[in-house]
Amino acid sequence: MTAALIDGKAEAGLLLDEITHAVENLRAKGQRIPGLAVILVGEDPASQIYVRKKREDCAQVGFTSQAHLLSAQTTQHELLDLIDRLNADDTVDGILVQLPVPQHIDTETVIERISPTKDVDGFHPYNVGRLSLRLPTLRPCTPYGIIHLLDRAGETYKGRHATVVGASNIVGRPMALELLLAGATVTICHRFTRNLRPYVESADILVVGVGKRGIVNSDWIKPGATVIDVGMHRDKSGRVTGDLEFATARERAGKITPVPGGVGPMTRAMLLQNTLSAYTRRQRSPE
Ligand SMILES: NC(=O)C1=CN([C@@H]2O[C@H](COP(=O)(O)OP(=O)(O)OC[C@H]3O[C@@H](n4cnc5c(N)ncnc54)[C@H](OP(=O)(O)O)[C@@H]3O)[C@@H](O)[C@H]2O)C=CC1
Ligand SMILES: Nc1nc(=O)c2c([nH]1)NC[C@@H]1CN(c3ccc(C(=O)N[C@@H](CCC(=O)O)C(=O)O)cc3)C=[N+]21
Repeated sequence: MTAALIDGKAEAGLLLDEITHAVENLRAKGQRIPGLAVILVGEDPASQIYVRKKREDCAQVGFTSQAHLLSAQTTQHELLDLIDRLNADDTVDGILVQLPVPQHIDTETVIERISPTKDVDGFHPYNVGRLSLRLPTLRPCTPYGIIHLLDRAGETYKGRHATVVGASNIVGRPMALELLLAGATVTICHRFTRNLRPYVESADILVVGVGKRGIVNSDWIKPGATVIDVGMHRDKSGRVTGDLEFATARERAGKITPVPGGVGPMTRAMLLQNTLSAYTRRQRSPE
């Protein structure tokens, strides 16, 4: 069997078109335009590329955007001050601090400083708590995007076994929660899991987000399973690949996301979707 491709780039494009329309409607009605602020601390080249792409996405749909490119020596105090200013800025609906931040800055303190109403990453404890209670909230972009892709691919969850490999705050843990809320029976594998194989073999839906190539052997994939590869690796020539060996995984899976062109573009689209949701909620009930 050769798996059908889940085309994240195309799905993201559709979502961006919808958001563009929504912005055109706001403009026609003379209303304020949604705005995103992105903060990058330090000069990591990969992070610089992402921040640029996020601003290009904003321009494409017609959002306003601001980029705050801070030196690696920025103190935590200075960063928190900037977040306070953006929290109070009525033209800003979403605030994203690109991770990772330098060692001398505490990630959790930074995330908690962002107003939960502007937390378009969905990382604030308030929003994580709301998600776990199944309350409407800003949801972490990568898992939210994956659920969107799965839904669009006709996936069902009830009575199905989903295995998530990786348990980070950004990817694995919220992914497992989303799948649980959707009705799947969920297994989470992580650093201390002794033998991944049986959990992978029994997965109807497999999500791999570890950041290590070859952690999951494609031969373990259940024939016909739906496979989502979140991992991202860039080699010296600039070629981007996932955690899985794509060609062999595709031979066994029923549906599969490619890298590039799978989860990544969808993550960025969900950031815009969250910014629009944050805007809509703030228009209804400004703080
Ligand atoms: N396309 C996209 O939109 C995105 C892609 N990514 C990519 O996804 C990958 C993961 O990112 P992220 O979650 O931020 O990375 P982290 O390093 O934060 O998390 C990796 C997770 O994998 C777990 N892990 C480590 N070793 C093993 C192992 N041997 N077996 C099973 N689990 C293991 C870690 O466990 P522990 O918690 O114990 O350390 C951790 O939970 C990266 O390649 C990243 O580039 C990330 C975000 C978005
Ligand atoms: N606060 C915060 N929020 C994040 O959401 C966040 C973050 N920090 N830090 C880094 C990770 C990583 N991440 C990606 C987003 C898009 C692609 C993406 O668009 N990938 C494309 C392009 C790949 C390429 O660069 O050629 C693809 O897979 O097709 C990848 C990775 C978001 N992250």
